[in-house]
Amino acid sequence: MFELRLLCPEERVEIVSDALMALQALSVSVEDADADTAAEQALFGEPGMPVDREGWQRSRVAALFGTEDAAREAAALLGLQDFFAGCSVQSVQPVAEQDWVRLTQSQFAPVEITPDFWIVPSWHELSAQATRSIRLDPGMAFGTGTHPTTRMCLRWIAQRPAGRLGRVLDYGCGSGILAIGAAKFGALDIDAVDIDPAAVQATLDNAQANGVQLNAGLPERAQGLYGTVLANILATPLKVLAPLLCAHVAAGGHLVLAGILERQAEELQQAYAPWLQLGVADSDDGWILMTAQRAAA
Ligand SMILES: C[S@@+](CC[C@H](N)C(=O)[O-])C[C@H]1O[C@@H](n2cnc3c(N)ncnc32)[C@H](O)[C@@H]1O
Repeated sequence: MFELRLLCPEERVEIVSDALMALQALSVSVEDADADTAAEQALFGEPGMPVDREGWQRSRVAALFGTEDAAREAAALLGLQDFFAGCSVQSVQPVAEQDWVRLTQSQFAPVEITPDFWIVPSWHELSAQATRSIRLDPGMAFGTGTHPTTRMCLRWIAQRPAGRLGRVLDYGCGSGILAIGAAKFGALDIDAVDIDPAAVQATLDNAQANGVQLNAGLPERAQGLYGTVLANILATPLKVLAPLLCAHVAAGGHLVLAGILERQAEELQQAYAPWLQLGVADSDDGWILMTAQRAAA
């Protein structure tokens, strides 16, 4: 492939980009030509408010073409247009071929949870030491095992005495990784819920790929009492959800919360104090795992 590089003033970027697409460019990208120089002018806008300027004062516009002839022809045709005034052609350069699939896959390596429990993308072989594993590829929903909050929840699951998870609720299941992890450690009755329908679908697909049985649905699917309630969300929604999550914890059951920063431990403790006494059970890279056990009946 060949890249045609142009320099355009702010008011020409849109029309030149449209023209490049009409000239069969495979893609067009726009960058600030003054980025990281003294001439750089940042664009700011409050969320929800219109920005005062739509583009940079000078933009570098790069268009990909399948052949060098196509790139040079596009440059020549653009040069004849009135709207190209103030723009200039900088170069036509070959672009090194990349195996994009391989490049993307190389960024996702197997993740060790414990020495014998691993999260392994489908394009990797299982190592001999992985006596338990979850097969999971990156997708639309959060939860590939690379984030410390997910890893701490999985580590907690892996360290429970065999057969002690009981009925499991994964609240905010994302990819379903925690629910699948619970199934791999012997849980037989699992509900995984999320407000995002794409996460519910990802959980069902990932459960099937891992050969485990679970129920997945929107939050109202969570019903009754559970021996283990897992919720890896974030501190603010966890505080709002405190009465709801605590109401699902059976006598003798465990509540396991993640998505909490070290400095947020006390506010979480206070939010849950009317129902359960939370303590810090693990920490990883500034994040903490907080757990509580309801007294046995
Ligand atoms: C950080 S991800 C955790 C995913 C997975 N459980 C893990 O541990 O990797 C949080 C998930 O919670 C979901 N979520 C956020 N707020 C929620 C709420 N109020 N009720 C249910 N799910 C919620 C999000 O859609 C997201 O999929």
